Amino acid sequence: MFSTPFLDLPPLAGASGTVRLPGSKSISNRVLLLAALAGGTTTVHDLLDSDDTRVMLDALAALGCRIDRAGAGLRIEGLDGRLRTSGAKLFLGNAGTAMRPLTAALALLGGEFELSGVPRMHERPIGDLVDALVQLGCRIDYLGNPGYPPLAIHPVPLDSLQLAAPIRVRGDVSSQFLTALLLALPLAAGAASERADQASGRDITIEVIGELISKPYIEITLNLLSRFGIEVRREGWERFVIPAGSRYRSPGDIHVEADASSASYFIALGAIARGEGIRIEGVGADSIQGDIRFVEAARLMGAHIDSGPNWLAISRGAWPLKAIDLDANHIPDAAMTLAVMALYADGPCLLRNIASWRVKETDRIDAMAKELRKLGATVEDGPDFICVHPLARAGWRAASIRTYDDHRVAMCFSLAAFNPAGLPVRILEPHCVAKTFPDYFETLFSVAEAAEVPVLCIDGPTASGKGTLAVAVAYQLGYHYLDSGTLYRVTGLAMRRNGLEADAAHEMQIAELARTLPLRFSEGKVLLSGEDVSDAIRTEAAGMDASRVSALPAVRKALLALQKSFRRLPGLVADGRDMGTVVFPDATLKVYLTASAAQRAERRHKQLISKGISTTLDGLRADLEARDLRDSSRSVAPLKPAPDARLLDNSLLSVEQSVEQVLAWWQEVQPFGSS
Ligand SMILES: Nc1ncnc2c1ncn2[C@@H]1O[C@H](COP(=O)(O)OP(=O)(O)OP(=O)(O)O)[C@@H](O)[C@H]1O
Ligand SMILES: Nc1ccn([C@@H]2O[C@H](COP(=O)(O)O)[C@@H](O)[C@H]2O)c(=O)n1
Repeated sequence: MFSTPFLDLPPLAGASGTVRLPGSKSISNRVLLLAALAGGTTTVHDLLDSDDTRVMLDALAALGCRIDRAGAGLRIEGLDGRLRTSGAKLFLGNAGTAMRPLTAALALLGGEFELSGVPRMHERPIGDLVDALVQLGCRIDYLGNPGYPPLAIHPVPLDSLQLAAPIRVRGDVSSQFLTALLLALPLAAGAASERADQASGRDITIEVIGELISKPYIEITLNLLSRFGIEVRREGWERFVIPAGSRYRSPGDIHVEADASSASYFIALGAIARGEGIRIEGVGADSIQGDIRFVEAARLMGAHIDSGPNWLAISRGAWPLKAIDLDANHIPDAAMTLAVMALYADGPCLLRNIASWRVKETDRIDAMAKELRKLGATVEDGPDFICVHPLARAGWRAASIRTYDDHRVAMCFSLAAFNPAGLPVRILEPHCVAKTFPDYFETLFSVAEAAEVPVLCIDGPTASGKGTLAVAVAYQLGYHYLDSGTLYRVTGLAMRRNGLEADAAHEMQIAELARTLPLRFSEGKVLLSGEDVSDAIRTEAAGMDASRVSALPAVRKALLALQKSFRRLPGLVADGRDMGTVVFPDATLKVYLTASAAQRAERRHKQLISKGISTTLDGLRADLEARDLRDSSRSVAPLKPAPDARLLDNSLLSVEQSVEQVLAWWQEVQPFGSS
C-alpha cells in the first residue's frame, strides 16, 4: 500500500495482463456477522483484508467471538445468538457495512454498547434504522446529533419485543438499513419459536417505506442469509418475511467472491487502454453482487467483454467510448467509475438516480464534480445526478486529485492517467484505498504500461550522502529505489570469491559474473546465492574493489540491462555515478550531490564506527579521494555531473534539508503547480 502524502501517476498508455482482485467488502462483512451470530464454526475463505473488515473483526472479537487463522482462511466460532460479554465500546471507523448491521444485531442481543466511528461516520444517517428498532421495543440513544452515530445501545429482553406487527423501515436513503434488519431479526425469530408462541408460528415481517434503492445489495443479503439457513420470503421489494423458527446455521466453509465494485476499475481499464486486454479472476457472470451489472454499462459504452462463471476478459471496443444516459441506481458504487470513463466518451454522459452518493464516505456527487472540473471537464450536477462532458486533448489539465478519505474517488481517478494529453495525475492521500483494496495501485501498476516511467537520478562522489538522500526521496514519492553501487560492490565480491583480479586479462570473466549474478534483494538485505552479503560489501575494501571492477567497460555493459530493469511504475529514484549521464539520460530530474572531502570522510568515519568497523579518519579520506579519482578519470561512464543536473552541495545541510530541496526541485519539474 502507498502510505505517501501523494502518488503521482505518470501518463499511462496501455494495459495488458491478468489481475486477481480482493474479496468483496459487502460479502465479507455480511459473512463475518452471520458467522458470528450462527452456532458452530465457520471457515471463511478469500476474505477481504481491509480497514472495513478489520473494524468488523475487532468488534466481533470484542463481543467474545473466537477468531483464528486457518491456513489462508479465517475460522470463526459463532456466538449462537448469545453474547459472551455484557457490553463494549466499539469503534467502527467509516464502515457503514459494520455500523448499520451491528446496531441492529446488538440492539437484539442485549448488553450495553457504544458504537462510534470517524467524524464522517458521525455525519452518515442511521435515524431510519434506529426508528425501526425503537418501534420494535429496542432501546437506543444518540450520543451526538439525533439521527447519527455515535449510539448507545441498552439491553431489552427479547420476549418484550413487538414482533406481531410489521416492522417498517425506510428504503430510500440507504439499503443498509433493511440489510441490517434482515441480518439481525432472525435472532428474534429463533427466540420467538423457543417461547410459548412457537405454536402460533409467528413470522417476522419487514415493510419497506418509499422506493427501495440499491436493490442488488439486498439480493446479496438474502443470498447470504440463505447460505446461513435463513430463507427470507420476499414479496416484491416492499415486504420481507423471516419465517418463525428461523435459526442461523453455519455452512461450515464459505468463499467470498472478488469485489465486483473493485472490478469496475479494471473493466474500465480494459475499455480505455490500448493493449492485449485485461483478464479479471475471482468474479464473473455468476456473481451475486449487483455491481457486476457494471459490465452492462461498460458494454453500452463500447467495451468488449467476455465472461465465464468467475472471470471477465475486457478489451477496447468503440473508441472514443460511447456516451450514455443511465439510471445508475442499481450500481451506485461502480457508477463512479463511469463518471471518469465519461471523459473519454463521444458526448456528455448522464448518470441519474444516484442520490445515495451524497451519504456515502463523502458527498460523492460533490466530490466527483469538483475533481473532474480540476481535470478541465465541464460537469453539471444536482441532488441525484451528475453529467460529465468529455475532454478533448487540449482541454486536459494536470491535477492534484483530492480523495476525501474515499477509496473509490482515489481508485476511479487513476483512470484519468490515460488522458491523450500525456499529463500525469496526482492522487492525494492514496492510502484511503485501504478501505477496500489496499493494493489497488500495485495491482494497477502490474498491468499498466507508461509511455515513460519517471526517474530521479542522484549521482555524486563517495559518501556524499546519495544513498541516504535517495532512500528518503523514494519513500516520500512511493517510488522504487536503485542503489547501483551495490551491483558493482557485489560484482567485486564475486570477483574475489572466484580468485580473479580487476584487470583487463580477467575483464570478460568478471563481466560474465556480473551478467549472471545470483542476486536478490529481500527485506533490506542483499543476498548473493542466498547468502546475506549486506555487511561484506560495505567495507572500504569492498568499495575499492567495486571501484576497480566498475572501470572495466565490459562489466559496465553487463550491468546496464539489470539497472534499467529497476525502472518500473510508478517511478524510480536511482543513485550512483552515471545514473544521469549513461543509464537514465532521459531522467525527469538529475541531482549531482557533493560535499567537501573533509565532511564526507567524517560522515563515513562515523558511519563505520557505528557499525563497529574500526578505521582512521586520515586513512578513510585518502581512500575516498583515491576512489573518486579513479571513478572520475576512467574512460567509460566517468563520475561527472550530467550537463542538465542540478548541483547540491550538502556540506552544511542536514539530511532533512537535502531531502526538502530535492523534493522542491521535483515539484518544480511537475506540471501540478503549487497545489
Ligand atoms: N546531509 C547530511 N548531513 C550529515 N550526514 C549525512 C548527510 N547525508 C548523509 N549523511 C551521512 O553520511 C553517511 C554516508 O552517506 P551515504 O551512505 O548515504 O553516502 P553515499 O553517497 O551513498 O555513499 P557511497 O558512495 O559510498 O555509496 C551516512 O552515515 C549518512 O547518514
Ligand atoms: N553507478 C555507479 C555506481 C557505483 N559505481 C562504482 O561502485 C563503487 C561503489 O559504489 P557505492 O556508491 O556503493 O560507494 C563506486 O566507487 C564506483 O566506482 C559506479 O561506477 N557507477
